[in-house]
Amino acid sequence: MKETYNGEDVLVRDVEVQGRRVNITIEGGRFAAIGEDAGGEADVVIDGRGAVAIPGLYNTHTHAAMTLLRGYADDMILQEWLSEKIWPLEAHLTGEDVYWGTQLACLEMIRSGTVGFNDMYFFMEDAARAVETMGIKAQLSYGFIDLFDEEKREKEIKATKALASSIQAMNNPRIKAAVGPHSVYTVSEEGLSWCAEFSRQQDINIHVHLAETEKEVTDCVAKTGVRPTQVLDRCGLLTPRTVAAHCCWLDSDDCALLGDRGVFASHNPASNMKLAVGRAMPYGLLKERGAGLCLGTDGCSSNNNLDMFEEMKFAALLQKFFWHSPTILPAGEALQMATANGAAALGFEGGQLEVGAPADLVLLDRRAACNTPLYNPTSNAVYACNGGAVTTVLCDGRVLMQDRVVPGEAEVLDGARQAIAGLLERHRASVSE
Ligand SMILES: CSC[C@H]1O[C@@H](n2cnc3c(O)ncnc32)[C@H](O)[C@@H]1O
Ligand SMILES: [Zn+2]
Repeated sequence: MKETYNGEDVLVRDVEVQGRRVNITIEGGRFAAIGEDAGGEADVVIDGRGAVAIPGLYNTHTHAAMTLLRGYADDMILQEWLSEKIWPLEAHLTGEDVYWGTQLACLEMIRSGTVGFNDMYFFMEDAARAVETMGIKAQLSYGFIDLFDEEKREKEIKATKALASSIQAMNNPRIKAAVGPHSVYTVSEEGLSWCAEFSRQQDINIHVHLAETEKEVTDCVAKTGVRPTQVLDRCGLLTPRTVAAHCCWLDSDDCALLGDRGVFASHNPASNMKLAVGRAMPYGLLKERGAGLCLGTDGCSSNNNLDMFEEMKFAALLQKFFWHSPTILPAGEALQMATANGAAALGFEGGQLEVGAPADLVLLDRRAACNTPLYNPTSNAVYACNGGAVTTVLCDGRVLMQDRVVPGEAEVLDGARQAIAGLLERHRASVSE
């Protein structure tokens, strides 16, 4: 992807922010002024007439390269879906596949207003290359799965260390390494504890799945005598630097523990509904207990897209439906989860339309049907629009999409199509052997 911003100053003229028509100036990748009188000389001028501005969105749980598996296996029970369909195909993935799959994911995210994401997958050095090419921000973790086997654990430790070193060597402020123990049902307590210690040593964040299904909780209690949240806690994995994805089957003690430890709970409503996990994240309790609250799409195999507008709406609707409360998770909170909270969860500064903040900016088509009428722009963004309303996206002041044009899009789509063909061919060959 050809970057269209290389340190230039940007002026977005005549754009609507919360019902006010303003100009926005960007200097050194940060918002310099926002107001009726803002303006002056700029290297890049964007016409904001006919646009509504919101902060850039942050997706706090995904497996980006799973774009290549979109629609490959649907309508199944989680454990069968993973063990019978997803893992056998993933066994044939190559680094090149992950490179193209992650670029495809970034393209889709940019098109729908996401400027940063939290990823857990394999071949993450290749994912990092893809993120750098696309100009978006990401926190990347190698999915650590030791299956309670010491030899496998050593391999996972090596891969986790290698990713941290290679991301450090990239020296790109938009790309961070994290440690990614998959879950309590795929990683031993020795593995979980190693991950916690490595995160402390390296000063990097933690990305883990937690309490996605009832089975995860009952199996864990049967095996260890305690719940998954307690296992993570005794291994040192519950910290203010932790993003715990799903958090559906938490009880009130779990919520208190996540709040006390300052963990961010990433709500993934579309994936949870599609996989019928049977329970919505206890948003109200987590909020009351002071846990961080953010949103994620999960991978494209269980969603099946990366549209954070859909996720905001699903989150608000699922919470209202499941907890029998039309007032829970109002639109403003959904937007906050998808922007400032998401950025904070990943340790990025962005997600706020404020002077001094990194210039993560999304323009929506003000004249689109979903924005007509526009009594309350937040309501329209959360309940009426989806990513299709996004016209222009800036990440740290860099223009990644302007008037719906993402430079290099055709090349990404082509590369992804070729990767999918190769992956299916390798899988077919192995089955017929
Ligand atoms: C080790 S990388 C991540 C690993 O997780 C798998 N995965 C995708 N979606 C889910 C989900 O909802 N729950 C648990 N695991 C999931 C993915 O296919 C990779 O193998
Ligand atoms: Zn996941």
